[in-house]
Amino acid sequence: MAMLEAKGLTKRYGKVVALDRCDFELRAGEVLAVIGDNGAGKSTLIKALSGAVTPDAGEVLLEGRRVRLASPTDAREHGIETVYQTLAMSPALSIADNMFMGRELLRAGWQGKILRRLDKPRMAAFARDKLSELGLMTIQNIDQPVETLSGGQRQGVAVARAAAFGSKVIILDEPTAALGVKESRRVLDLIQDVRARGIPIILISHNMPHVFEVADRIHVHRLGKRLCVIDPKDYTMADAVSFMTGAKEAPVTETA
Ligand SMILES: Nc1ncnc2c1ncn2[C@@H]1O[C@H](COP(=O)(O)OP(=O)(O)OP(=O)(O)O)[C@@H](O)[C@H]1O
Repeated sequence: MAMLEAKGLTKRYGKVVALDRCDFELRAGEVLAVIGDNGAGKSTLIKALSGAVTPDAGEVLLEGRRVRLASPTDAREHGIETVYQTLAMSPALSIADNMFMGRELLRAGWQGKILRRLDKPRMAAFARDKLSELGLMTIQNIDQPVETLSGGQRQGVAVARAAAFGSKVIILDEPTAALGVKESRRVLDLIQDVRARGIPIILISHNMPHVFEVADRIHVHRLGKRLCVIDPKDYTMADAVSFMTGAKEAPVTETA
């Protein structure tokens, strides 16, 4: 079953056609990698699926129903969470505060009042639960500022935040790009943990070993559209790169 689907997405920037009648399909429970050369249109596709860009044409379907994602808030309300490379965190705020940024829990009885009071204990407990569910409780202190965490731990908090609120789909944009070997390992394990919890993931990455390790299927993007979808078990990394760059003819797949 398709969890998130797009048909005929087109987005132009002046004369540049960033998306050219692009199709897309994320199935329930899978990790789908999106690969493509620089400028192929991957970011634009992801922005269209996360409400950050409004396509000129085409449609997006969530669980078979057409949805209008007019803003990132719209996408989040539909259960689509995106973790951008920049992570969008406030370094000086605590882990718990960062997990709740924009959706803070208020103390009972204070909802809608002018004087709002944050329910800090409940937020801290929730953050601790979510991090430990994902095996991230090596982070001892939920009140420590995010700026004291390593790059991998920050990525972990961002993914945990997405998993905690993204009930349907998580989009990860180059989650290992800035990380060392050990830190990347933890993020790849985390991706597998999130999948095991039944949440499908879209992974945009230039790192072929990482893609081949965790992806169930690979969407190859070229010149603004989906060129093919391959099973990493059937192809080598060199094959994937050749399809992406046009050096080798891509296989015809039933979904392409
Ligand atoms: N806001 C914008 N204004 C003008 N052109 C844009 C804009 N965003 C993207 N483009 C153009 O659209 C095309 C696709 O860009 P996009 O960023 O989606 O590619 P990408 O596959 O994500 O590339 P990369 O791997 O380098 O991040 C490029 O030619 C790019 O220059």
